[in-house]
Amino acid sequence: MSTENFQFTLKKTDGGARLGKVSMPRGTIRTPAFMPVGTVGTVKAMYLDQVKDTGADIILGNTYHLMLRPGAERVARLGGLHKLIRWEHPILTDSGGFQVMSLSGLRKLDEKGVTFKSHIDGSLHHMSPERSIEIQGLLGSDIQMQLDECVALPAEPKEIERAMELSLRWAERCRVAFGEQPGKAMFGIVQGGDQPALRIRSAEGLKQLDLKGYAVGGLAVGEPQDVMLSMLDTTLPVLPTEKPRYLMGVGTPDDMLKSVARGIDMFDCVMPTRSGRHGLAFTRRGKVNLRNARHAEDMRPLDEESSCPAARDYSRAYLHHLCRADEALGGMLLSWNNLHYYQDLMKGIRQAIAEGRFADFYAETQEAWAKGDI
Ligand SMILES: Cc1ccc(CCc2c3nc[nH]c3cc3c(=O)[nH]c(N)nc23)cc1
Repeated sequence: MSTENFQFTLKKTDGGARLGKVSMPRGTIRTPAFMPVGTVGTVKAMYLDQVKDTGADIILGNTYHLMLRPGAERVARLGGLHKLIRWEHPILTDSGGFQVMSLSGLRKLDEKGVTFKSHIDGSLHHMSPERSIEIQGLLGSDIQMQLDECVALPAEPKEIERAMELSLRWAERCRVAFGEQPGKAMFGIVQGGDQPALRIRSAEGLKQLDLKGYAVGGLAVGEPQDVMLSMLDTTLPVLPTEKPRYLMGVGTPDDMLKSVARGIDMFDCVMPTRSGRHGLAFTRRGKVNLRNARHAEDMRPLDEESSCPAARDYSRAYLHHLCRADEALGGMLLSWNNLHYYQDLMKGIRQAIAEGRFADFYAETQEAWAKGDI
């Protein structure tokens, strides 16, 4: 059943863990949710029907890449991203600033926005907070992120403060540019690095804008896990409980379990797809590096109990061979396995919260990983 609005429903809590759903016109997102990263209009090495079948309710689109190629106005002329890529469910797009800082050459950042050269053809581009929201609108994005400045850690507190305050001012400009778009949402992004006081100021500042959701940014940028978790302990109590929280760029299965326990509802990470293309499989019993020679004659599947054909029907020996031969099918099968495992983990988390046994699920899952893959 679709709704004409954007509505988050908190269904149950179990300690700090939250079970919920985000209802939007294009569909419902069951939370805690993992959102596969679809960088340039595709989740790499996957068909989107397959991505849906793994259990994904929403995918991510990348403003930075799509504005450079095929171009935001062109995507709009072609009917929008959903129609172009044939994904009629929700899409969340990042604002592009993070990708500019990590991918493009010659970049300048000032009050007006970011100026950068395309990593594709060297052409010059300027993106203001207003233009970022305009681009996300042209793409047809359902959940749009504010333009922000994410500083890599470690960083000087003064630098973190400058970027956090700039991001707050940009959040307000994005909120004005976004206006009122029923059925769509704009999320603010909490910054503040590894500085608790700055995190609190950022979250408090965003709350004044009455946003439909809040992302925790500025993390998963090289800091140790305990620093990331400690920033969640500082930030999450400040954010409204009736709005979804999205931890950007996170993470490993262990990161997600520990972040769900603190009250995160939505995740994204390139880990399952990128590591799948490099021969790494995520399973219920931990990670398996299929490039390792020990798999060369092992005719067992990755997980005989999985409902994912890539995990259940293909031998490790064959996967090993494909990875060693750098065959496309190797990356395709491991991306499929990994995304399916990530969605199975989120499904297990949601069921455990629903039954009030998240702590047991957390312990059992970590124990299975620790036992390792026999
Ligand atoms: C398609 C797509 C790819 C990637 C992302 C998230 C990218 C990402 C981060 N990834 C790791 N840490 C991150 C921090 C931030 C951040 O502070 N701000 C923004 N806007 N994005 C981040 C969103 C969409």
